Amino acid sequence: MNETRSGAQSRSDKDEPVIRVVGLVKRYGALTAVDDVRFEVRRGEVFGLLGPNGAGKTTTLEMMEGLRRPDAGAALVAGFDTQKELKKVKQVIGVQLQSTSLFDMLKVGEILRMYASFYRYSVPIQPLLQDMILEEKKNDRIKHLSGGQRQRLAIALALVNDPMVLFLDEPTTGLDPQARRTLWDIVLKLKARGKTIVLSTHYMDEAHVLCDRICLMDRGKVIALDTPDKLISSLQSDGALEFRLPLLEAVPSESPECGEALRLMGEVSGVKRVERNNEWYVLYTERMQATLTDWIAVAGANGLVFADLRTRSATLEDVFIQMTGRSLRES
Ligand SMILES: Nc1ncnc2c1ncn2[C@@H]1O[C@H](COP(=O)(O)OP(=O)(O)OP(=O)(O)O)[C@@H](O)[C@H]1O
Repeated sequence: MNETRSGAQSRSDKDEPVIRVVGLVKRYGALTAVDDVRFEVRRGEVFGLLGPNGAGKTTTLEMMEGLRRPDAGAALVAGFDTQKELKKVKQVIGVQLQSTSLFDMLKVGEILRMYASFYRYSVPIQPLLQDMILEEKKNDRIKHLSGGQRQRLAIALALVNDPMVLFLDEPTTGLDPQARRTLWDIVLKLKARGKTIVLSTHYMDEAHVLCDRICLMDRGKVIALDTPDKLISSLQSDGALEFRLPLLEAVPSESPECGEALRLMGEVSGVKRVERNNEWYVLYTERMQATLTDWIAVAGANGLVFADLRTRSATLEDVFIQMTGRSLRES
């Protein structure tokens, strides 16, 4: 891929944020899909919007791309207002939409050349095909591509004008694990070459691997914004001890029996918080060894028979659960 030439087009200084999102609001009837969202994206970072389905990620992205009109607020990309200066914004951004409908009968090379013809400046096609691992598919019709290849083609199309900022809306949804990892490598490669990337995802592992900073969204609002590590360390517990209690599996959390078990768990050494997630109990701790030994003793002394005991590090999913009481998946 060539050196970016979009820097010269920017109205912003080098240290200025590349994107400013200032109080964006979008309403659909009674629903406020995006509710006073504000953040800044720095030059060269991968910035993630992470949240469950319906959190407002796509609507926020589309307002940043100038594709959707906000009811209030503004988005500025490279200093250009996406509502008032859309032509200039289009010159500095590349957009991969959640579902790109491509012309099935065209060949990969043909569609890339067609997109390139829309711009005054475009990057050479051959290196772009190589970067997206599509070189061998150059003469294949789009209808014969796999899901991962289609996504990579959609990204290639978004890169054809060598944009300063690349927007990726849920780039790996529906892909198999191998195809997801290939796409992650591509995103990291683009970042290493200095692209600013804004992506949305509902996969916390993806956000953790790819993003320098994550804007956690829920029900249209920003609920946290920081680096993945700082978001996790805000939990004040770096580990989680999980197990099932088969004898209490059918017993609701509100019952006295279950309430007593939850109280005992809360008093286990080092435990900061206790969650019940269907049949799983989760003890969040910052002192795993002490918690593990004490829990085994407490369970033994109180006749709590546990199964499938396991330990793990805290994740962004835990951050989301702490802030909303729901998991990213079930929201
Ligand atoms: N054109 C529309 N008309 C009415 N409601 C809409 C429209 N577009 C989005 N919504 C609603 O706005 C909310 C936010 O949707 P949005 O697509 O931005 O969420 P998301 O976080 O991107 O989720 P997903 O991953 O499912 O796309 C949802 O409740 C959605 O149903």
